[in-house]
Amino acid sequence: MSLLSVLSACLTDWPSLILVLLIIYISNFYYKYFTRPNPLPGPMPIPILGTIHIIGMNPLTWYNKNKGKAGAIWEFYIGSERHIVVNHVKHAEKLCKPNKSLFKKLPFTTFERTGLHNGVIFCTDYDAWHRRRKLIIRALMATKFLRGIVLCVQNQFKASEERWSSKIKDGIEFDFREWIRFFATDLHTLQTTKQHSYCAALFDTNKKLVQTEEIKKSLKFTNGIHKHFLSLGFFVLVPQFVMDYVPDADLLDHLLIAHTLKDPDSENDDNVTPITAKEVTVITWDVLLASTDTTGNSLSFLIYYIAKNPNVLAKIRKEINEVFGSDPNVEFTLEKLDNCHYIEATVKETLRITTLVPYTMKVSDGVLNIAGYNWPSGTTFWIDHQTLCNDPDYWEDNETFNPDRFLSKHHGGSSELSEFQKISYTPFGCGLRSCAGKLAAMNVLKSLVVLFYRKYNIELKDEKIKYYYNLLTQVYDMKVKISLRDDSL
Ligand code: HEM
Repeated sequence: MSLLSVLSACLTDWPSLILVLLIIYISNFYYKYFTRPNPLPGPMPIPILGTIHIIGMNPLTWYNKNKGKAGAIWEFYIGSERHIVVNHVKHAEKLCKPNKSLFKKLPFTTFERTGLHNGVIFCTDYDAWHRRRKLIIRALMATKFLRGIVLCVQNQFKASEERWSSKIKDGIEFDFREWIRFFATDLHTLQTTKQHSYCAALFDTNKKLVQTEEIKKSLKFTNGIHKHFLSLGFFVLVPQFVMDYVPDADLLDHLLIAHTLKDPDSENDDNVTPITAKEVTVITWDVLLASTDTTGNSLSFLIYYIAKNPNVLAKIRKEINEVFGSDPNVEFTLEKLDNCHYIEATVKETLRITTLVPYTMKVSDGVLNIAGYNWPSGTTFWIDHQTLCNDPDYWEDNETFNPDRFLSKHHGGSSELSEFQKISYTPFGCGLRSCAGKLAAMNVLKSLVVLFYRKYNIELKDEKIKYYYNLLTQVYDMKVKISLRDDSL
């Protein structure tokens, strides 16, 4: 009897259909409870699909509905692949420590077919990753790079202000999330490759700017980055201008001269392989990919929480006045920005209350004891950063937006973070693969808070912020009205 005839018999014959459903149910039960050690709470998997039909792309949705049942550790299945979700600091602590045996973050090697493993984010070879990561950390954490990025934010912002100037008197309404998406692409493209992408100019002028081939490619590029998070097929959109570009900028300079005689930091180790052109391209792409949407979505949440908390806005403006004085156009430096402790605390609180990357994954190499179970080598763990950063047992009034919790008593805040808070505060990930651009991101966000609030009011047009999840927490349709401040600093 063929499969087709069984299926058609099932559709016409109810007892057969019920029998088939019963067999599927029993086999699922067997599959889940008798073929795997340590069964954990979680939706019931079915063969081939696993639990993807129940949790979809976002484990957080299932978890939020089943908090009571799921507890501190639960599981779901992608096909027959078992995934363990850890959302309590007691269990996550071990996973969050820098540990070579937790270097791998994906249970599959799909990216090797795309060439993306030649960069940092999707690299699956420890030695290659270690060498590249050292290089980009050296570039992204360098004071020269950070100083440059603070100035670059101001120059880009000034260009937008000039384009707004004729209409700002009556206030300008626009979709803030779209604006910052384009602004962030301009900023990070310029800072990484010294190449202008003109995306914010297009947005500010309602696409009335003459669109050269270069600008069209830029637009395609920024949309490509965004689409990457919507589908993993983004790599077809890698623009020629990034691939073809002859680099002469900070990050690229750094990568290109690394391990050559021109490298001032070279360890003169003959055994270190020089970086290849392919690696330079993929690392550049990695940095653009990792920086644009993350910064853009964070700023959107930041603007939202500040608008919802006028007391926070008042303290931000007080700090701006104290640190920068009353001139709303004065240029500032990285060193001045370092004195903005309250603004820094506001950025940190925003990233705590809504973590931009709610989950990161780690695949174990070797047996690992977590939550009292010995997990075999190759187990995939998901660290639930959103829950860790909002656990009411560790974060008092966890749902209240309160930057003071990140401000030491010395700077007028409430207290120092506890050891558990320090471990569970992981918006930039944790362990070996944590964010390489954390300092750059913090400085971009702090600079933009200063630039906006020293001179402008930002009014939200909608009561609530709209967002969805796909690897990143993505804000959409965020209408705001920007107008000049009527009170002087
Ligand atoms: C608020 C903004 C940002 C957030 C919330 C953020 C968050 C994260 C997180 C959670 C990870 C770890 C991913 C994982 O373990 O799978 C990560 C990795 C990374 N981030 Fe960021 N990021 C931000 C901005 C940036 C910026 C501005 C840059 C570069 C200029 C950057 C560069 C990177 C790179 C290169 C990695 C890969 C590190 C590795 O695999 O070794 N990020 N980021």
